[in-house]
Amino acid sequence: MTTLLAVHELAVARGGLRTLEGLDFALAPGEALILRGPNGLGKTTLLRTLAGLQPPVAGRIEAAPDALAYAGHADGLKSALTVTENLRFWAEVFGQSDVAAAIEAMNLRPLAARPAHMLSAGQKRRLGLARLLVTGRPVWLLDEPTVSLDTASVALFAEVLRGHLARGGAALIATHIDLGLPEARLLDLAPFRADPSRKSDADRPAGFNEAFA
Ligand SMILES: Nc1ncnc2c1ncn2[C@@H]1O[C@H](COP(=O)(O)OP(=O)(O)OP(=O)(O)O)[C@@H](O)[C@H]1O
Repeated sequence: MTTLLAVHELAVARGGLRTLEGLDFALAPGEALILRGPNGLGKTTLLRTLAGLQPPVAGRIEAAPDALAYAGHADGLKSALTVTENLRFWAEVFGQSDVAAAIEAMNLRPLAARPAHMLSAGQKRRLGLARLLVTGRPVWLLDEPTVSLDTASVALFAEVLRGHLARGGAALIATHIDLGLPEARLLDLAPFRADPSRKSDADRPAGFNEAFA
């Protein structure tokens, strides 16, 4: 398989209004694509649509059903469970068993026995990102993955990403900072801003997508 994810003439909406339209891109094994664009353009909306949290308003998404792993703004941690227990829980959900590699990769060993509610914001984010490694899924959809991370943790995550790409994975990343991945392609979303004068979505119920959040 030469393509892990492809979108064709994709249009996405938030709150019943189109944000982006006419999107065409593909991700092959080993590729990272960085989404660029000003606040509010629709990067989160695009990632949520690709993750299956809301339907597209037009176009097609091609990916194997079990190919995608989404890391959004919320870390989605179980606060009473420890770091290790959180990872075991997620590994089980995704049919995996090994969490040791994820703990090592995101430097969580010293925190392994600590409940998630006792972690700092950056530590929680490291755990949230470690979760990607226990999904076993090839395409990572990442929404501002480095928020709350210090410089060393950003570098650590860039290493994790490089390893994922080297193993034939791919990543689509919305980020405003330089991740230190010179091999990544950039996709400027500004040319795909939806035309606000379009009326074709008026018949879609506003907020429909939120039912799937
Ligand atoms: N829950 C919501 N209901 C209605 N509209 C929303 C909702 N959340 C966001 N929007 C609007 O949808 C548009 C796209 O938002 P989105 O979060 O996808 O942008 P973004 O490109 O990810 O922005 P940022 O860089 O600030 O994270 C924005 O104009 C935003 O105001």
